[in-house]
Amino acid sequence: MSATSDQPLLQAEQVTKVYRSGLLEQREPVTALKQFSLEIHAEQPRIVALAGQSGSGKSTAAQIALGFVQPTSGSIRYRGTPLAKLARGPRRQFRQEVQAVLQDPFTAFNPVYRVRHVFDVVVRNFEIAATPAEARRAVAEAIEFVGLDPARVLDAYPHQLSGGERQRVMIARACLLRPRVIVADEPVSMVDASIRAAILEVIVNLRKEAGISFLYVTHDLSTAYHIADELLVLYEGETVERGDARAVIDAPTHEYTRRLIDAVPVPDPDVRWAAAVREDAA
Ligand SMILES: Nc1ncnc2c1ncn2[C@@H]1O[C@H](COP(=O)(O)OP(=O)(O)OP(=O)(O)O)[C@@H](O)[C@H]1O
Repeated sequence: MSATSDQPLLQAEQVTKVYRSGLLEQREPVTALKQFSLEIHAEQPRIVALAGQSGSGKSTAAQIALGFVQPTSGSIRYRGTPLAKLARGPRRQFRQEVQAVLQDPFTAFNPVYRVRHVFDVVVRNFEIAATPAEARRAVAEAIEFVGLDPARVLDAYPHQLSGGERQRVMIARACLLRPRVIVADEPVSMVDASIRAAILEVIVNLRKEAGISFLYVTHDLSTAYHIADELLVLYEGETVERGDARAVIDAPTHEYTRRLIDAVPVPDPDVRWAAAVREDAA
């Protein structure tokens, strides 16, 4: 099928992933993801949360959407073409339009280089700007957008930034590529509550102002409630629930979703969590 503009930007169709052990291992195959489907359309930017407990298959779905892991069956299509069949040009476009922001940003940095290096690599490898001055301006704008000071951040070494600042740098790096989708795998699980709110706000603003969609992987339903448009709940690799994020959390139909909601801590155990969050958000 040829790629046309009315095709979804990114589409997972009945994706199943079975991890088999290597020749020397004697483990049973693990079905990490079962018949997983999802569509993200360029003209309708959305934050899609993928929630579930540890081992439910969230990261596998994210890695498959990024083309890092091959599905056992089913397919991932980018603008209508299966990833495996993308020619060189469209593959490059996919690499630019679909970006990753992962859980532990420290591993994405080379500790020997200043943070500037992360951006230099992007500017060198992709056509970000026509002139070096324009590129510098684009880098500064991206860093300012995530609420950081470009002068300080660019000259710092990765260890001189906090975890939350490193995470925001990685979001700025992704933004510099003008992506249409960012796959964010537990982007706030390693930062404290106040920084978490700031990063989630950046995500919401990027959806609103830059039209970037997010596949937001989380084990934390309260953040999904606050920022997601759509919520998919995974249980043992299966999508047990999907729909409008707030509607799903307010009225879960699956027992597992109810258990996930009950697992979210609330200051007063007599107050139902979803009601508490609603009051919070009002
Ligand atoms: N490379 C791999 N080889 C073998 N099994 C794997 C591999 N990656 C994941 N798995 C298994 O697949 C299942 C789903 O894992 P996955 O990492 O996708 O879940 P998750 O929901 O993201 O979990 P977490 O929140 O702990 O990251 C687990 O049982 C896991 O052990």
